[in-house]
Amino acid sequence: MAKKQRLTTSQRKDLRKKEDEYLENLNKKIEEYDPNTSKTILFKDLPLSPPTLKGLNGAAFLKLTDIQRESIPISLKGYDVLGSAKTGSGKTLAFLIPILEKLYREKWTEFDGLGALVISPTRELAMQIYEVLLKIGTYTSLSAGLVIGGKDVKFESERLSKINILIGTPGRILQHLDQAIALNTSNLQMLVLDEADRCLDMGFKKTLDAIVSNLPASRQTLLFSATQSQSLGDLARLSLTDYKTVGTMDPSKDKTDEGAATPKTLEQSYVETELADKLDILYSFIKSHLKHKMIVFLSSSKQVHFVYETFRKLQPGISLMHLHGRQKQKARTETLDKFSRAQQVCLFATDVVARGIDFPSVDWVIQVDCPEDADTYIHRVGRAARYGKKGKSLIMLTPQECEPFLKRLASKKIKLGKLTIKQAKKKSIKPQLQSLLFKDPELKYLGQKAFISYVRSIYIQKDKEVFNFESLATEAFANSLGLPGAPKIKIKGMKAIDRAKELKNTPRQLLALQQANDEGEIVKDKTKAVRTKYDKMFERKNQTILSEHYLNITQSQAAADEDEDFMTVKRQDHQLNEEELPALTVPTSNRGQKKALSKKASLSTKGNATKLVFDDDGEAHPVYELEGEEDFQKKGSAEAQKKDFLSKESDVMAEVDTGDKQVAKEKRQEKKRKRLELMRREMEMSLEEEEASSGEDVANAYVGTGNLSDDMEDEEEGNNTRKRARFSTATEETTHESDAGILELEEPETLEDLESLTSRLIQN
Ligand SMILES: Nc1ncnc2c1ncn2[C@@H]1O[C@H](COP(=O)(O)OP(=O)(O)OP(=O)(O)O)[C@@H](O)[C@H]1O
Repeated sequence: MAKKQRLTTSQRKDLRKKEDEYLENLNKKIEEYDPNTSKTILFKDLPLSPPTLKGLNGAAFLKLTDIQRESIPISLKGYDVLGSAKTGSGKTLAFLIPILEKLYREKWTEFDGLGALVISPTRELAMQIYEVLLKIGTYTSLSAGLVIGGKDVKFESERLSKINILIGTPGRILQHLDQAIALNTSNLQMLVLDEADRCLDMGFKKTLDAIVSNLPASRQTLLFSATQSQSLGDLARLSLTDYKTVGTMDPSKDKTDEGAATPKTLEQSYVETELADKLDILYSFIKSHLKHKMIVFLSSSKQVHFVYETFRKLQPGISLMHLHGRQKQKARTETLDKFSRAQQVCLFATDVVARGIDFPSVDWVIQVDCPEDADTYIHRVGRAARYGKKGKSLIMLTPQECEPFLKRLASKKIKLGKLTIKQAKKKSIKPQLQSLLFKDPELKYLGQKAFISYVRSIYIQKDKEVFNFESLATEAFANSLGLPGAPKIKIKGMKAIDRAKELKNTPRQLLALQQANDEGEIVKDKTKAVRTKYDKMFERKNQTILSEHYLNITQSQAAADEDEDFMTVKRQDHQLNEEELPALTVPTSNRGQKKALSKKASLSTKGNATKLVFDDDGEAHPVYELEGEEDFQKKGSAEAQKKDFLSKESDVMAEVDTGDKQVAKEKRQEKKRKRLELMRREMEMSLEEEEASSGEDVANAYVGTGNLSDDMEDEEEGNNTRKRARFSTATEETTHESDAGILELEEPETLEDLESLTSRLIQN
């Protein structure tokens, strides 16, 4: 690396003067620039700094798009901007270029801290903006950072102090603002909200308010989106006091087709179909478009998961991918990357990629589930036909959704062609799905989840004219997913209302009894009890999935219940005398209820219990019952009876004693036998060890004829010989010493043999 030449003071002064003059000149050009009269087509004709121009050139961005031509000069002049333009029209550069220019003109260095903040509603979009910034900002001396959920906050915050341009999702940015002292926003020059309407949507509003309250009021703010669904009042909250509107803000005011929020190069169509036929159509569509790149939108992660997993098993003949918000960030990023590079591929996705994501060359956007509104439709279809390229889209609408949703689109100047499906080409995959789900409980579980999430999504939709919960053909829909029937679902809101009603109408006493456990104790808060995976599984109702075991249990339980019924001797008199019953007063205090319902407490009020025994006829008697006087006298005098009783009892006792003695003797013998057995085994082991160490075994085992079978026989024979040598026949002497001094033993047959053997061994 060449050494930097040190400048003299006068040289430095000259340089600074030249820079100031250049900046003054640039500012003057910007002031004089009139976007209305200027016909600038190329970036190089705009009053931009050399590093930015070099960066744009390097990334092959030469010509301006419409939104860039309209908005960049205004932003350069320092106005707040409210910009809207069709999807894929180049809004990202429309806000990134002004950021670089603003910081350049402010002579921003890394020591000046955070100069610009870009907020994006999704991680994927934030990453994409960051990548574009890295491309065009290569020649600037500024630093950029990305903060999105799913990454380590500590890791991110350590790097924040040196960041000049920060891009992130609302939640994560706020988290850093709250936690990191390093993130100093007091100097912030620019705030950008990409997909501004989404950022202002419910859910993000509060976070955004909190972020904005941390920023200096003197900043410049740019808001961009392809759609503008929020009122200007919302935007004014973000201090767009002196702002300019650029782009196609209100398509309804535009009398030409140009005002439509979707690109001209996009060919849009719809198909009217029953909900239950959607997957069949989708499958047939994929099968007939194997050479295309397509995105299929579904309304929830669970549906995406289910369709991806089942279609993968059906193998339509094209590479399948899936992307949704419940996946780990790493998987999401990898899929994004792979899909961007692939040519022929089908991606099942949720709206997590509906906005802003710039996938190259998407041929088709298929919407299986109707989007929540026209704006979401616009963003979804905007993944195709980007930057002047051609693309196609197809939306499946149920007869219920069709008319009202097409009306919503028409109000945004979006017209769709109607497609009809040739019945001959339509292939039903229901039988395959049913068989897949039948064989694989995991898939069935996913199917149930998908079903539930779809039905819930319809229930919570705001636009009730489009989404009619009551008219849903749930049974047919469940069958279309391969499920044997529609799982019953709990709608949270509904349940809460029902519960409230129930609580209002149920007497407190009854509620207390309902809550009492077997011990009569009232369980205060059942929801706080720790529930295991299995508890949850067993609680799952109407779902035979993964619960075969559960069914077995419940069925056998039912059978057991029946058995019990069969075995129980039923009461004969079911008529209870009213007076027999205790007065039923239910205490109103918690303590009182608990006490009253406690078995222990109720027992304590009833005095001592009497123990009864039952005779052969089933009659109950006290344990000790006195005999009648007359019967007693009949059996002789008291003294004689006593003698007789004692002699009988002593006979019985003697008999029992003999038996006990016999048992004790057997136990002792058994113990002794075990002890001797143990000693015998130990002895054998020590002999084996001795033999092994003397090498005799080795010699026996490995002397062979060279013939394998012979050798084997010999070895077997040898082993037998060894065995025999050690345990010779019972007629021989029990033990004798061999010539080699090895103690040879005879296998003992009786306990006595063993005892004598052991004693001799010990002596030896
Ligand atoms: N001036 C340009 N010259 C060449 N290509 C451009 C230019 N501006 C943008 N593009 C390309 O056009 C595509 C769409 O740009 P961009 O993602 O910024 O669109 P967008 O308006 O933000 O879309 P969306 O509304 O979907 O977010 C990108 O691939 C981008 O590289």
